[in-house]
Amino acid sequence: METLTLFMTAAVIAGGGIYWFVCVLGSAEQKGKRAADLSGGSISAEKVGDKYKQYWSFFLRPKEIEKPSQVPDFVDTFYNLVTDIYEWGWGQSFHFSPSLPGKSHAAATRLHEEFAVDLLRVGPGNKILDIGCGVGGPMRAIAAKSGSNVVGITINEYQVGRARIHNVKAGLDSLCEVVRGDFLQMPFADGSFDGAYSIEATCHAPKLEDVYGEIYRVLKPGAMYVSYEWVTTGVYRSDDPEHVEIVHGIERGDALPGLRRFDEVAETARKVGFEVLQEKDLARPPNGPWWARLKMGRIAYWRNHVVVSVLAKLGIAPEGVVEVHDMLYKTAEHLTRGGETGIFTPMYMILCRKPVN
Ligand SMILES: C=C(CC[C@@H](C)[C@H]1CC[C@H]2C3=CC[C@H]4[C@H](C)[C@@H](O)CC[C@]4(C)[C@H]3CC[C@]12C)C(C)C
Ligand SMILES: C[S@@+](CC[C@H](N)C(=O)[O-])C[C@H]1O[C@@H](n2cnc3c(N)ncnc32)[C@H](O)[C@@H]1O
Repeated sequence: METLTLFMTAAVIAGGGIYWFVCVLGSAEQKGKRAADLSGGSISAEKVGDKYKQYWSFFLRPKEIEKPSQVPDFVDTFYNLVTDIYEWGWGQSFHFSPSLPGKSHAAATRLHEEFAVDLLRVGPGNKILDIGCGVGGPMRAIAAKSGSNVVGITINEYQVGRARIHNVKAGLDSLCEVVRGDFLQMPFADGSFDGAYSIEATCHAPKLEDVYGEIYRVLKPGAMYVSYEWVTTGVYRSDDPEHVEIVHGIERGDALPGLRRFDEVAETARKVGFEVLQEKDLARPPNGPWWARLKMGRIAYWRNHVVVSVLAKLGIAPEGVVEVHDMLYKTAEHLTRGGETGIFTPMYMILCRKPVN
């Protein structure tokens, strides 16, 4: 009897421990995506490993990509592979923000998003465009803050579904709409938006000019556009092997066809016809380091690696998810080094206006 009681107690404790590790701890951000629900987005479970291999061979040497026209398809594959892990381990906003003393990550993220919409000077009744909207974290914050109608576009069908679910849950589906499409050829009429923003998304375009040209086309004259761009800073040296290694690491782990220099951003905006009102690296002091959150997550990453490996072994998560998770772990290292060396910023802000005439 005593042995049975001991056995039962041990079983309950072990079961509770596993539940806590996977479902409570495993859901790092408590945002509705549990470790046990990790998937390969729109890719069927048995194809996740192969798709990851294809992705990896395509972006291994991004500067040498021969067919820029294939980039959106591979970016789509990338987001099938990473969207659930991002939501599980980061939250619904797929971007960085400066750390702010005394503020949580969630509060700092929200302020970074609201800062963007404040610059657009829009309000209720206006229609604004979110270029590369992810699962809509920024869209919901921006709709709630400004009262504007927000239309988001993403290349990834799986994200469209996730964003719509979150919009309904947040009670914001009357203000927020999501469409699947390519931001290089948007399914919107000329002059149809009162404002536009992109948060850490246009870095996926092989040529910035192509996406900025499209944004210019769909804006009304006088409308504003704000973007947070991933770029190398003036500190980056292409003849420094360490700098080059960091940048390659960022490009491969984040589906980038080639990072641009900070000074190309305003130049390109002007080239397509915008007036440039402001440009600023929001990563610079007094703003706190955006990479602090990545560094603080190291223990959580190890725990996540264990959770993902166990779930894959049990056949609950697709096999390839372990490789995808490892890739993200490596890119987190490269991003952190990019921040610490000062050669890279994910928040080079540009504010533009489409001239009235
Ligand atoms: C703008 C882009 C994405 C930016 C960030 C949202 C993501 C960049 C790197 C991602 C992550 C790295 C490590 C992962 C960790 C190993 C895992 O356990 C939990 C999720 C991570 C923290 C993940 C979360 C999202 C990022 C920070 C790009 C693609 C243009
Ligand atoms: C890093 S996520 C940022 C998402 C969102 N802005 C946020 O901050 O949460 C980049 C987004 O750009 C989208 N994207 C990349 N290339 C695209 C393309 N060619 N057309 C449309 N969306 C694209 C991805 O699908 C993804 O939603």
